[in-house]
Amino acid sequence: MSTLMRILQFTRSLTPYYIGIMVAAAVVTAAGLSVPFITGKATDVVVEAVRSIAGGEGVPDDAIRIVVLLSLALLAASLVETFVSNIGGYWGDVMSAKMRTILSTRYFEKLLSLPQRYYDNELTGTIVARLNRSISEVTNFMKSFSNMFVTMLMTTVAVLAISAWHYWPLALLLLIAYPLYLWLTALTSRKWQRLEGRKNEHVDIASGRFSEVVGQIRVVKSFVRERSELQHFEEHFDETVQLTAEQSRHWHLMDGLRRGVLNVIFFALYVIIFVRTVTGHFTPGEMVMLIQLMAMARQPVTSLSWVVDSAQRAIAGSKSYFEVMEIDPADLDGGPAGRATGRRDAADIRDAASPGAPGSRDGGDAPMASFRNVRFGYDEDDDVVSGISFDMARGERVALVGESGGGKSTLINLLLGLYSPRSGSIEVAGIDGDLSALRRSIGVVFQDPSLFSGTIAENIAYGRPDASREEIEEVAKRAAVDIFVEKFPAGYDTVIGERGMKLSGGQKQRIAVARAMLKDAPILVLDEATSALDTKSERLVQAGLEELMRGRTSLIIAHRLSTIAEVDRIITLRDGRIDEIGTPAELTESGGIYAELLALQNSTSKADRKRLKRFDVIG
Ligand SMILES: Nc1ncnc2c1ncn2[C@@H]1O[C@H](COP(=O)(O)OP(=O)(O)OP(=O)(O)O)[C@@H](O)[C@H]1O
Repeated sequence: MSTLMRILQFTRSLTPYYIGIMVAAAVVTAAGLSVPFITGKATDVVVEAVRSIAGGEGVPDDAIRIVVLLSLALLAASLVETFVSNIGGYWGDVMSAKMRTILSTRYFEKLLSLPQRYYDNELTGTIVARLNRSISEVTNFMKSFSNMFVTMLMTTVAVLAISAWHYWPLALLLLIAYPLYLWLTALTSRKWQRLEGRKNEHVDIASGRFSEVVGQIRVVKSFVRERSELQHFEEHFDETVQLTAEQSRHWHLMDGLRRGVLNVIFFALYVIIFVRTVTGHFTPGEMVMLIQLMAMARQPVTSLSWVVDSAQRAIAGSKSYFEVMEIDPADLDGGPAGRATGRRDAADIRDAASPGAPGSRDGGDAPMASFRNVRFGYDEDDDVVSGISFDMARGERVALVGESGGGKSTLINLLLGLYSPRSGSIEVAGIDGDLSALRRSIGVVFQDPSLFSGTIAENIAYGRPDASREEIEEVAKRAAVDIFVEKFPAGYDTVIGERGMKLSGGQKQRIAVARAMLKDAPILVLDEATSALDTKSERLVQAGLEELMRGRTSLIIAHRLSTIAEVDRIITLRDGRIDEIGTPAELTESGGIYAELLALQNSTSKADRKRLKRFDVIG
């Protein structure tokens, strides 16, 4: 029930539509309810006329006029029904579209606000499947509920009142039928929902895999895994068939029972009506009217099971939707703890970043970023990094060096505020708590360029959608994007496919560099690509990165010894802790990890090459 309340609360703004649909349904029901009275009255007039003709008195005076008028009343009732039900249908369609918009945008908004940790444990396809299911089930329910609720209520009240007026035992029998049917329906609900939940889980798993497979189709094909992926997909859907069979068996068994009970009650009702007509208590017209009313009395009962059915689906279908909506980001990630407070926005930092620039407020001596005794792990118990303390001065280039899996990317994730440290703090030029301001002040070039479908220009301007074409082309030149763009007929308006599929690795990386350049953030985070670009392409990417780093505070995960040699300071990591910090010259002499890497680069021994590989470093 609480789910239904939540649905109503969620879609409060649609109340005028619910009311409109209900009013339309009320008019349609009223028109429908007038039909038994009209046909009952017509029956009495016809029976009277037949009697009069049989008695040799001929056709009664106004019998023809009355039956024609009654037929016109029937026509009016059906015209009203036709017209108003179409208006109600129109409102229903608009309501569904609005509901889709509300549910989808609020879900997307919520997802965008959730921390990285949430995405670590979810599959894209699952997220999408959940959204689609919730939308269709909730919309169906709200449509059928607002359409049927008033009809059910009005019909029930009218049928009960009219039958009580004519003969109270009829009303009594109906009063027994309704709650009994409702109770039997409710009995089926719990098991049905449990099975529906399990079916949904299977669909979600299959959908999650589906989108992963489609997104990485090249890998699937090259490992010839099409068959097994298909089989995995099919297995989950086969499970839903089994579960549906069980669910449906249960539902129809109970439905048989419910309807059987209902049939017996209606049998009693018909017997009463017929017997009372032949004994002269009801006129033939009253009998016709009551029989039609009884037929209408079945409607609320069957509608009820339809409403219960769609309510069940809505409850089961939207369960995981509302679970997501109720996630408190702080529960997932402990909130922005570990970030000291301070109020400066990206523009201030940008000013502060360029030494001597107007607006530089704290003398330019304060570090641009500081890690203070930071400890962090992804899982409950294990720490991935601990005791991390270092400062980055303005304009300084710092390289992180460590074994693969040693926590370099983790430190970058922490700097970007994608996760919160377990203890210790990270401060970025005084910003804290305000994650948007923090991220606005950091430009990132990930190892995987992570482009979006759309045009090259749109991708470059991703961080600054208001950038002019001149600005886009200017950074494109600096990042050597222009060289290949000139060869495309559509130039910067070339559409690059999902994640930039239609471009080469080097081209994608250059766009990613241009994108970071245009963002023009004072701090730069760089995960140097290890992918074997051809030398020319690599040189171009490298030149772009050099250009990008100029004048910025940069934290680099370096995979080339040549890059490492050119930074201001190197931080080496060992077992999640800082091993050494120093200039390249200092660390060359210290005998630590960097010195070892330098020694290894010229070695041709297999063991040494292997060791280099563990650091993901190329000479
Ligand atoms: N999202 C995550 N959830 C759980 N564990 C993770 C997650 N990301 C990384 N890890 C784990 O944290 C450890 C450090 O990973 P990290 O990506 O920081 O290493 P790295 O030094 O950047 O490695 P590489 O140079 O290979 O990219 C690894 O053991 C990894 O398995």
